[in-house]
Amino acid sequence: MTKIQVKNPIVEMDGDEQTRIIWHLIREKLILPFLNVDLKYYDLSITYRDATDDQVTKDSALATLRYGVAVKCATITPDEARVAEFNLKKMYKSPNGTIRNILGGTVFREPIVIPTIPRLVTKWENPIVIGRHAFGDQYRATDMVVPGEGELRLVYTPKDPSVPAQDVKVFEYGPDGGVALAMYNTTASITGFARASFEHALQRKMPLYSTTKNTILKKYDGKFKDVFESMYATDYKDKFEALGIWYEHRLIDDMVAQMLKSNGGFIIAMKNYDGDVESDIVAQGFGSLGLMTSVLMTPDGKTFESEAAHGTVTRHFRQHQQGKETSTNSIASIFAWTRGIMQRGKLDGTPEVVQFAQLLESATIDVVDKEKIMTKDLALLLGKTDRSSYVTTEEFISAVERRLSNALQA
Ligand SMILES: NC(=O)C1=CN([C@@H]2O[C@H](COP(=O)(O)OP(=O)(O)OC[C@H]3O[C@@H](n4cnc5c(N)ncnc54)[C@H](OP(=O)(O)O)[C@@H]3O)[C@@H](O)[C@H]2O)C=CC1
Ligand SMILES: O=C(O)CCC(=O)C(=O)O
Ligand SMILES: [Mn+2]
Repeated sequence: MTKIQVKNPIVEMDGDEQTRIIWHLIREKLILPFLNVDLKYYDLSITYRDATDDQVTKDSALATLRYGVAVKCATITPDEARVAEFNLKKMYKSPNGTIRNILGGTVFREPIVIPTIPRLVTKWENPIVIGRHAFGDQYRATDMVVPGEGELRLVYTPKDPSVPAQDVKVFEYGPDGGVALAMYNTTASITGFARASFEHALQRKMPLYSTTKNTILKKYDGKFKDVFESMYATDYKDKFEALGIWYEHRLIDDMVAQMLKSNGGFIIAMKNYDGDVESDIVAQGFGSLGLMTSVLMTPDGKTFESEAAHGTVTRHFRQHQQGKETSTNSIASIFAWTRGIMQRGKLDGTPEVVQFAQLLESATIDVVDKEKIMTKDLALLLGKTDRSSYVTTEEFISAVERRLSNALQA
């Protein structure tokens, strides 16, 4: 079989644990036998990040800005236990936070709906897309432990001397101290987030909600609400009405309750942390964390990074380390590759590359939907627990490989 030529490079960010095993299987069995592609490889495993003092993470983000398309495997974000486990030089920040802060943009997360797999939330007939702001807030915050009595202040020192300085008292600590946090966002990033969300809603022809807690964080969250509202009024109201879709702001707690009792079929633009939490809830509600795509897009359309929404699936990796078989769902990781390949094909004007990615996606879905070959998480949704109802991590990818090869030869 002649391989399909991919015109320009794709940045590949490798990762950790169970997802690293899956990632390599996908690359070797489902991608490289069929595509001639120049992969600019960055090893974001925790050990290599440590060896390079995390420089490899920044380099991979800069390469993404240069080449426009990246595919990322899930990575460990270290805590105290990981520092001890890998004997790390320091407790590095989240590589996702570092990369997203360099790229900017919005992360859109959408469940992969497989017709014969029942949803946990049975009313969800149509996809719910989470548009997650990918810059700042908790992911770039500065936090501290306050050891004892004293005062906490928030200070802004303007560069322009004609702008008034701000110095506000936050809290007076008692003798037992406590904790504190300062986080930030920028007008440019919030505006880009709003623009990307409205454009995505137009493209998908889906109504858009934005969520904040502006009744509590009147200035911080109020800024998000105001930016969305004024942009809607000036640039999007007419276009939305022409398509019969709408935009509304909702308080986050109201929105999550509404979401649960809805039939789906809308986009919710959420702040960074809200989108992190809610995208896992939506993924699980639609069936499995292994069934959620995640793509980061910048408002100018020039930068694109795709990944799975879930983490490195440590609990399954521990089983693998003990020599036991695993049954980890690789669908979201396969879609991380396909969505990146599709974007590359679109940017390069190579429809055969886009078509390959589409074929790989349908081969993956059909293995579950038509052949009833699936991993344990999906078998459980069908109420099946016996060992014969699911396959191993490796067997699932082999089944996709067989179906893809057949489809390409047809
Ligand atoms: N984008 C990224 O790079 C992310 C990285 N992380 C990192 O990943 C590591 C592990 O985090 P953790 O909190 O365990 O979260 P994970 O998302 O990795 O896993 C949590 C649980 O969800 C289920 N699950 C997740 N993905 C799959 C899948 N593909 N197939 C089947 N089941 C799945 C498993 O449940 P069960 O055990 O019940 O089968 C699993 O134990 C941490 O070090 C964290 O820092 C976390 C989130 C995102
Ligand atoms: O980067 C991390 O540590 C967590 C990322 C995460 O949970 C996500 O991308 O959903
Ligand atoms: Mn998450």
